Formats: sequence, C-alpha cells, structure tokens
Amino acid sequence: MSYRFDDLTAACHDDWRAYIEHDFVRQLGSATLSEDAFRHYLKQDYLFLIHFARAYALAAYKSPSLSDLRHAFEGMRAIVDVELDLHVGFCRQWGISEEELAQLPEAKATLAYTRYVLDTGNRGDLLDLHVALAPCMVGYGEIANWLNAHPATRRGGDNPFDAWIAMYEGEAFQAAMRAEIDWLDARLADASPARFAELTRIFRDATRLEIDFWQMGLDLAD
Ligand SMILES: Cc1ncc(C[n+]2csc(CCO)c2C)c(N)n1
Repeated sequence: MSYRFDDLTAACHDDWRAYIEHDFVRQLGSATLSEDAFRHYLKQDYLFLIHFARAYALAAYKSPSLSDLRHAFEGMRAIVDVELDLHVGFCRQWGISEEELAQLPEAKATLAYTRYVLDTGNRGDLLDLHVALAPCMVGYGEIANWLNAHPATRRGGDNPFDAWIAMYEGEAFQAAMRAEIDWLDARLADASPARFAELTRIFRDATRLEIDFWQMGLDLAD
C-alpha cells in the first residue's frame, strides 16, 4: 500500500469538510460575515503567523538534508518577508494599527493550534511537523477554490472580503500549495499502515484546531 496526501483528507473526511465549508468561510464568500468577526480573525491570525514562522524555523532544525533545509528556509522567508507584511497592510486597511497588533492578547484557539503544531514538531520528525502544517498550507487554497465554485459566493467590489479570496486563489499561493502536496506525496509513499495511522491522527487534530480557529472568529472568543 502506497499512501498520498489525498488519503489523509479521505481518512478525515468529515472534519476536513467541516473546516473547508465552515460558516465563517460561507459568510465570507457571501459577504454576510460581520466585520467585527473578520477583524477579530485578522488580529488573531497575526499571532498565528508569527508562531507559524517559528514552526518553519523548527522545520529547519529538523531538516536532515540540504534540500529540506532550503524548503524550510523558503517557508519561513515567505511568512516573514511576504505574508506578515501583507497581513499588517491588510490589518491597517481594516483599521487595526501595528501598535494594536503588537499588544494583542492571544485567544485560546490561537494558543491551542499554534502550540499543538510546535509540540508535534518537537516530539516528532520533519514529516510529523509537515502533516501538522498541512491543513493550513493546503486548506486555504482549497477553501479559495471551493468558494469560487460555490454559487452563493460574491466576487468583486460588492464583497468587502474579496481581497482575502484573491490572496489564496492567486497562482503564487496555489503553486506553494501544490509543492507542499508533492513533498507530502513523496514521503507518504513509504509509510507503513501504522505510521499512516499516526499521521492521520496529527492531520485530524490540526484540522479540528482550524475549525476552532474559524469558530473563534465567529464568536469573537478570547
Ligand atoms: C488559521 C490560519 N490557517 C491557515 C492560514 C494560511 N496560511 C498561513 S501561513 C501560510 C503559508 C504561507 O507562506 C498559509 C497558507 C492562515 N493564515 N491562518
């Protein structure tokens, strides 16, 4: 039996669909999401991105080869040099200043998700860490594609969240998502059934924590 990334989403089908098709996503697509919920999400996502950059630093530390080291370095650079700059600019447009971002208290859902990923990487190997990162890396691209295929989605100037969808449907991001799937496909091909069961558990837990992250946004939870 040779495994691939699609076997992870198939093994966690219900959780994966609950993440991709969450009410937060649906409301964002149909332009019915409350602006306060989106702002709350944006603020917590700033903290999330900082810990995600740390997870890529951990991936560098866990890299046994130069090509893995380069992959981790590029991932960290993408977040620190591109994603976080874009995010701070995006927050500014939504009335959230850099000073406010620097002072934010961390919501429990942010704490749980980011520390889960870091702990999984600390106690496991590079594949465990990448599987914990995968719902984030692959899920957002799939969400943008799902929204574009959904009849209730409104695109363009009459949807205030249009720029968010545009970011994740863009070719640069979709290419990064495919590269991550290829990396995982190559490693999963050698996994035993017992190892695949361990990785499924990590993938499911990280997906459940993504669901909680959306719910935290909707509930304005702290
Ligand atoms: C809760 C949450 N989950 C996933 C992402 C998406 N994301 C975060 S970092 C990254 C890699 C980009 O270099 C991607 C796709 C997010 N922003 N917030």
